[in-house]
Amino acid sequence: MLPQNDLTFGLVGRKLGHSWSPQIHEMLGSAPYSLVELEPQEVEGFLRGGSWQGLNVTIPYKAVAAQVAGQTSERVRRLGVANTLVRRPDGTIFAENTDVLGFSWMLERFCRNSLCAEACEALRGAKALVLGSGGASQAVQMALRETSANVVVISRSGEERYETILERHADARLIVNATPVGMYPNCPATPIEPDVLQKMDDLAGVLDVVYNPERTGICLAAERLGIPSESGLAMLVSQAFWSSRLFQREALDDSLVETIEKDLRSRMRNIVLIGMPGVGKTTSGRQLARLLKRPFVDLDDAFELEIGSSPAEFIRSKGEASFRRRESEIAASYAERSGFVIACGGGIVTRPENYDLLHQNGTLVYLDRPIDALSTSGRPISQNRGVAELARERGPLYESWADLRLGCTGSPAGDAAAIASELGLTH
Ligand SMILES: Nc1ncnc2c1ncn2[C@@H]1O[C@H](COP(=O)(O)OP(=O)(O)O)[C@@H](O)[C@H]1O
Ligand SMILES: O=C(O)C1=C[C@@H](OP(=O)(O)O)[C@@H](O)[C@H](O)C1
Ligand SMILES: [Mg+2]
Repeated sequence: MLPQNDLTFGLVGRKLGHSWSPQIHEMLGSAPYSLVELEPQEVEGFLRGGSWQGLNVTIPYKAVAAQVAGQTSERVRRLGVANTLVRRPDGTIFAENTDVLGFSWMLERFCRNSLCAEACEALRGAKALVLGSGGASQAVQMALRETSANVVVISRSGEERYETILERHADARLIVNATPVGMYPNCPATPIEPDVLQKMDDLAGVLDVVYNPERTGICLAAERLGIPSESGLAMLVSQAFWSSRLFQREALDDSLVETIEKDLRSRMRNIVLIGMPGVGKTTSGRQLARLLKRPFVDLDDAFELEIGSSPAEFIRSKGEASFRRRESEIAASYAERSGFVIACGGGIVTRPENYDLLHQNGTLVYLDRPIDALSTSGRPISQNRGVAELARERGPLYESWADLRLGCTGSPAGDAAAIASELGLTH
């Protein structure tokens, strides 16, 4: 049964399980905001009928949305697709494409913060590669052309292909991923290999329209090369802001975009505890999760659940190398999720690839205390190699991976409170 009669605001699409739009629109004041999943044959009737006031429309229905509208913006006329429909007081439907406005907003802020110039100035005549040629790409292309950038669209086939990027476009200044590659749960993954980015000497920025995970694969690769990057959360919030303004027919405060973005980032980001074995990651992590009312996972417990033996038993019977491989698989499957407190095993830092897994969606917190206070019981690696040697080897890794280092306070409850306070998280 469709919520035809009592729908005020909502999002229409085919599969919407992943959507963050209800939370965002509710913060913007467009409530109640419902998710409406429709089959293709139901869409036109729903959009034309019903008593809705304002709708967002997502794939695969953005073209139908443009067609049902009696009046459209210039952007929608040019693109042929709309993501926002507003019912006017006289009953007619107006269509807008706020994806373009959302991307422009993100681009403008990125250029100001990372390229030290307005987008028009930073990108005029500069080569901007847009990866992908679907709906999101159309919106990105339009926004980029408004800055007078020289836009090149890269697809899987045709003249401009991924294989020929370096031959033809090693001089690119900006790359925007407008494909779904790297989107949760297939992450981290990147549409362009890091060594291709490395060979682009003029590359000054990388943007992604994908917003989950918080740092997509292409952004992680750019970050490693020291190239400024940003995934698509700001675009998501900004397009919702422009839609909500139309829904409510009034100016909303511009600062709402960054307030909501910040709130979502802090709620969705994982808090990941790293540090020496026995320092208290498991115990303090559990307390922290309770304090913040977040889900908790201890990767060693997850290992035991999945593999059927504890890390200690597994290391004793199969060896450390084999344990590390399975540990990375377990880390990958939890670290891509959002909003968790995650306690790692002490040796997580011994594999460099684990960094991207944990960092893509997480703030890494290094718990530290004097090594003579560390428990070694049930920890075969600490017992065999000695805590001092482990600390020499791993200390610099914990340091370099950490976003925050915290000296233990003397109790797990104290550590949990200190982490929450350092990260500015209220409870
Ligand atoms: N802040 C702390 N101060 C003192 N002891 C602690 C603290 N945090 C944890 N412990 C104790 O240290 C031991 C190891 O803690 P655990 O959480 O298993 O460490 P890890 O997961 O880092 O290996 C446990 O007995 C725990 O109760
Ligand atoms: O330091 C290590 O190499 C290990 C630490 C353990 O976790 P804790 O740090 O929670 O003890 C566990 O993953 C395994 O025994 C290996
Ligand atoms: Mg532990």
